[in-house]
Amino acid sequence: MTDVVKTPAWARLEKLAAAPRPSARALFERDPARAARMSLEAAGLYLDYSKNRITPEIFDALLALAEAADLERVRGRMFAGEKINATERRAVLHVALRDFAMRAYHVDGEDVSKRVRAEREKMRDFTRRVHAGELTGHTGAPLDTVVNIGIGGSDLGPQMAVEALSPYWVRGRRTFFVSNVDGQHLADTLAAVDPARTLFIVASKTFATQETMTNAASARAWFLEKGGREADVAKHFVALSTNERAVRDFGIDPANMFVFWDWVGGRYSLWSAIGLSIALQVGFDNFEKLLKGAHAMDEHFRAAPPAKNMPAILALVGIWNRNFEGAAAHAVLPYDQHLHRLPAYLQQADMESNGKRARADGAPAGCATGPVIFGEPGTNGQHAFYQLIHQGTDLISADFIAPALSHAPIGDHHEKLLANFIAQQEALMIGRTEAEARAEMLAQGLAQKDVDRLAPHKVFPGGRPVNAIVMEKLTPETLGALIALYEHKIFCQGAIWGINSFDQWGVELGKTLAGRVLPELARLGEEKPAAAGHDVSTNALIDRVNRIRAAAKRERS
Ligand SMILES: O=P(O)(O)OC[C@H]1O[C@](O)(CO)[C@@H](O)[C@@H]1O
Repeated sequence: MTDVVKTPAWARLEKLAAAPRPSARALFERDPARAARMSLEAAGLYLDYSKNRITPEIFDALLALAEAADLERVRGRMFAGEKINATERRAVLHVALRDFAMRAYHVDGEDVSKRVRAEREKMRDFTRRVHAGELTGHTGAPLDTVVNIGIGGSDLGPQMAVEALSPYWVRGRRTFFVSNVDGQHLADTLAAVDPARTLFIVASKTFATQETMTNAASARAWFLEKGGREADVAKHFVALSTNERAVRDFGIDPANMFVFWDWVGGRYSLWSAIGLSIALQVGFDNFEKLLKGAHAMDEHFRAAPPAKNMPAILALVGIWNRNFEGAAAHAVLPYDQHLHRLPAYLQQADMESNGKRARADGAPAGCATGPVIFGEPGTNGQHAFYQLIHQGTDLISADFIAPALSHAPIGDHHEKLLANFIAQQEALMIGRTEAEARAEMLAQGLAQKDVDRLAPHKVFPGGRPVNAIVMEKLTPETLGALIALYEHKIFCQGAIWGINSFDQWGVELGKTLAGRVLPELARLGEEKPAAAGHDVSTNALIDRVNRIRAAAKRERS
């Protein structure tokens, strides 16, 4: 496979990065057509990437890089169902879950699209029956509350989408998400729900994840404690998984199971049965609209050449900022309160996909790969960490995301929100020179000595790379398109860096060691011998919590 850092395109980009370059401000002054040239529309989204410090030569070199990495061919391999997740020997076909063009998708010679459609119909029917009151709890009460028990991709996607689509919630329905193995998360949730009206959705691709299995077992025990009988469990517990045997072993009847397949990555799974909590909370039609929005982005991504392809451009611009400008962190800044979980969702989507140091062929990655993703909704982030983005010593790139219309048009809130959305990007790009800072302070009537004192603090370097993503309104369709945009951006970056974006070996070691530590931890009141099998810091930590836990019981008794 191509080692991208050894290609002439990479060398050219390094040269362009080292050469003197106009400031972002100057790029705009010299080229009035810059914004029109460096923006595009697709699937209801508008992307403006002109506020990156990218010249036409750099953009051409980035396109050459995509060509050198054979991006279009790798894209074709994904859509064709080839096993591009080589370490796990799996195809990557989340696009098949939302293909409304009736295409066939083959995995090991089988057209999986029929199974996809059948499972979707099963979800539609289940959602209808719950909403119609045909499926009730064991007392005959409606199942108007959902507790989704899952973690990572079995939690973040559905939770983000349910929150994002709150204007579409079916009246009277509530959905809770329990992910953390911290018992507090489950306890707080159970305190807020009525067992007779609650449907527990146990969402786990593997059905082996410690957190989810622990939470599900405790939820089941709570349900039985609260008056449910064993025979009632079937009415209150459903499973979403690829692992039928484990579902049965757990005690959930496979008839109450919605399946998906190993070619759906956990962090790419909200389009599958994992989206059941979304369908129940917003209605199946809206869930399907979410899928259709993603499909519209897939169609664009599948067909458009890299120079006019929104996910590919976002990826290339990101590679420029990461590899040639040195931005180790990337902020996701949604100016929409409903998207408050988008940064958390993208942390998994991006960092679990592209936080890799070995290439797909096992050779070390010769360049920096996925950046740190973080973010908060605007304008909250402005009053928290924007200081560092504006004036800190590290370069940080950012995506600003906003709908032009609000679902809550109260007074002039949305105009104020949008003013901030636009002005922050402008400020990050143009910055403020010392001469400008001085002139402003003098115009405000400050004494010369104060101007001298404050001038260094009032300088903004500018040239902070930002993208703007604008949609008319946050709807199921535009949300679907937005998520698919990021999924494909992540794919393109992984393909160019030559890494496998679809495995996650980095989560293994901590899990294995936690399995070793667990039996060394004292139950309340239990005396344990001093820990000895680890480094001295780890031994000391085990001993410290063990001492506290042993003493806690003694005090109580
Ligand atoms: O759906 P599962 O199998 O419970 O896995 C949950 C999450 O755990 C991981 O495997 C590791 O964090 C994620 O990739 C996945 O989304």
